[in-house]
Amino acid sequence: MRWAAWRNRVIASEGFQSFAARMPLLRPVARRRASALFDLLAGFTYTQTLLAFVESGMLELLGEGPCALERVASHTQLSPAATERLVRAAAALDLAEEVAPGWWTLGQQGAALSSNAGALAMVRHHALLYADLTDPLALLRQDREEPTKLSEFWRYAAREDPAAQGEDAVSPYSQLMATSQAMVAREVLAAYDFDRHASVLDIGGGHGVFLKALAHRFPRPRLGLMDLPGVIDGARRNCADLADAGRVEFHPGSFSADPIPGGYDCITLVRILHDHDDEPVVRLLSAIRKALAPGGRLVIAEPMSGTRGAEAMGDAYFGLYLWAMRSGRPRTRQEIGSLLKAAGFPGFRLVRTSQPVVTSLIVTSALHT
Ligand SMILES: C[S@@+](CC[C@H](N)C(=O)[O-])C[C@H]1O[C@@H](n2cnc3c(N)ncnc32)[C@H](O)[C@@H]1O
Repeated sequence: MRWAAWRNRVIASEGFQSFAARMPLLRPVARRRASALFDLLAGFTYTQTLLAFVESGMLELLGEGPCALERVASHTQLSPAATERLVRAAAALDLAEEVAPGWWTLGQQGAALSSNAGALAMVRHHALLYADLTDPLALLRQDREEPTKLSEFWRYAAREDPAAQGEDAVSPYSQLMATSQAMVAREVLAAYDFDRHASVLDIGGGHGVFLKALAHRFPRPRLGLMDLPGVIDGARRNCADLADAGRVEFHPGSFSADPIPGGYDCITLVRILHDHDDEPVVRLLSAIRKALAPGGRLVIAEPMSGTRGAEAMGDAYFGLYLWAMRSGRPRTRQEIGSLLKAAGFPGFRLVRTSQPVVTSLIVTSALHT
């Protein structure tokens, strides 16, 4: 503690800052730190540049190939001056690139984004989070008591009976989840072999995008999907091929009020736990432990707090996002482990994924991991 206080006093002193800027050995570190601090204070303009780049149609147009500024302006319906301001801002963020004077195409980040439907859907969806965060301190002072744009969007976080929500109410979030599921499924299915199981139940499985990807990669297990009744209607349509092949069973219901279907030797929770507070999570995990076939496995996939290299994504992004949503919190793997223990699971192991910023993976068993 004393070391941190001393270090911070030194870093904050003007004398040390100008000394570090002049010293050849310290100069690169000083520059990196100054630039990181500037990124921190300017970050919201980067996010808004990204939103305008996507919403104006600039990303789509430049994805077709190099384009003269006048054509970009007529496509985006912005004045030439506004177009140039936006495309230059986008270029500074590697979203766009000037390939010849007055000719623009996508930058490397822009190219990566253009093929990522999930990330694009999240960019648009973030307008709700941005509105909730207009006055962040006011949002924190509300202690999650007042409705927010995000709690209205995630109907099960709106503190009404989640099972009473019709398809219209749950469809916007179910579609967002379906669009952003591909990158999560890729990580989970590459990290864990589901063919070792005879049956897999995906709880809170949305429209079944994860289960469809699982079925495609692993031919063995019989599948089940539990979600709220309004969501299951969409899942039935999306998974009609699996249902026709007799490979999936649907279980409409609320995991907080209805029994967890039995007879499965693997249960998955993909992007579920972080949406809920500790008490309901322990209740859900206890019910899962009882419903699992003896020796069955529970696989938990979600981004976790304290993940090296993805610290800001965990506690800054998900921390504030879930606060604005009025339910849940990001957890470290140890915190999830404690909740598993409270629910009667003996231990857990972490399974490596190649992109922990997208998801980490925890596997546990009612008997042994
Ligand atoms: C964040 S989404 C994740 C969906 C999916 N697993 C994915 O990763 O794409 C959370 C899901 O949990 C479902 N859910 C929330 N509360 C529920 C409850 N009480 N019973 C059953 N499902 C619930 C929602 O309807 C939604 O489909």
